[in-house]
Amino acid sequence: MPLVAHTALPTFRRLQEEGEEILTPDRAAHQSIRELHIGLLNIMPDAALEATERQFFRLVGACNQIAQFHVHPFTIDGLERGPEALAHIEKYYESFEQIKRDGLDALIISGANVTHDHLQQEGFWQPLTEVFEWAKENVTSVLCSCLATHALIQHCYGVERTRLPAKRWGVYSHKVVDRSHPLVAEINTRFDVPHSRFNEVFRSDMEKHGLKVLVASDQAGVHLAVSPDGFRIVFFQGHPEYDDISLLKEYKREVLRYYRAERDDYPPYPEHYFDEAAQRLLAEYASHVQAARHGGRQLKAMPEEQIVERLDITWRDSAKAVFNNWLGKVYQITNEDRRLPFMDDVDPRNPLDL
Ligand SMILES: CC(C)(COP(=O)(O)OP(=O)(O)OC[C@H]1O[C@@H](n2cnc3c(N)ncnc32)[C@H](O)[C@@H]1OP(=O)(O)O)[C@@H](O)C(=O)NCCC(=O)NCCSC(=O)CCC(=O)O
Ligand SMILES: N[C@@H](CCO)C(=O)O
Repeated sequence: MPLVAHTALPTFRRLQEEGEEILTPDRAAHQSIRELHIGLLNIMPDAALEATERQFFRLVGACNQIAQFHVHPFTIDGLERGPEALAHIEKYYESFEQIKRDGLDALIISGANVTHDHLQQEGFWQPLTEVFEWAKENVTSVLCSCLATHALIQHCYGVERTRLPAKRWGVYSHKVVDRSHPLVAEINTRFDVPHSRFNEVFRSDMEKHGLKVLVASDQAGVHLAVSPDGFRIVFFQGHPEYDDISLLKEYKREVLRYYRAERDDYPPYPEHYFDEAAQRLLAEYASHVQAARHGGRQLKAMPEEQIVERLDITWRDSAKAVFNNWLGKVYQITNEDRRLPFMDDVDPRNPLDL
């Protein structure tokens, strides 16, 4: 929550010049204090559906302990779902119709599993663009994760993602590119973010279309960029919401696919993720898996618990800091009526007055 400049102390002006949000006493007195409503469009596959809920709910909840947040999960058609996930959605999720009726201040769109060469061939493409077209007019800011980022960059700017020669998979060091932007103001200038994707939209393509790149990695590419207006669409290519175990779960899935001969090569480790001791345990396990596959023998379980003990989470604090900046800015400019995106004096073409 922002500071109020309740005296003439020069420090207020100095902090403001450095990017800190400072309210004048008059602005503070007239601010309409209310809860924020954030939609979570969850399009992750069944096995990760509830983990994804927990991850984004946690980031929203943990980023700011003072404001109150209502998170509204919903989903769209065109995704393959089993009976359990369908029952969960039926029981706990809101419909898009309901979301549209009540309005949102902010919207998060999760990543998803890729199954086709081109995103417009995915069953969820049309429903996803419908949600986006509504959000563009009615929601203060939309934050997209990974595949949602690729889909909306294609939809809005006509740039197709590029298939990478090898999956970008691991935990990578990133640097803040534009320290003055309010989304990354006052946070660490170098921090980790996990990535897990077969595709990429490159920095040059983003910049060609006026997107502003805010956080990037030499090894992993762009993590964070915003739409040309500076705020209305926030693009994540990485997964700062991931738990410590998420990449391990994906690695285990790939090892099991190898054992079942669904892939020919033994999966590589996600980069910069397992320490030496974990790698020793996993190398031993790999010998067992290879022998079991070729000898037609039963597979022993991966020593997951021993590995989990050795995993560090080196990205969560920065993830919370970015979310806190994002939701703080949404709060400052969103209308008191949650169905309207902006207060009357906010310019939708430059909502942060940058
Ligand atoms: C890898 C799996 C299949 C693992 O799920 P499983 O059910 O097999 O796991 P399990 O070992 O049986 O363990 C089940 C327990 O782990 C939890 N669990 C499962 N997946 C988790 C995850 N990713 N992070 C944290 N916890 C997780 C479950 O909630 C459950 O917890 P409890 O027992 O406590 O309930 C799943 O996580 C998954 O589908 N992940 C991939 C998601 C994905 O497709 N991401 C792509 C986004 S990236 C993107 O957008 C792609 C774009 C591109 O490629 O270009
Ligand atoms: N943007 C509003 C808060 C949400 O009602 C204000 O600053 O008054």
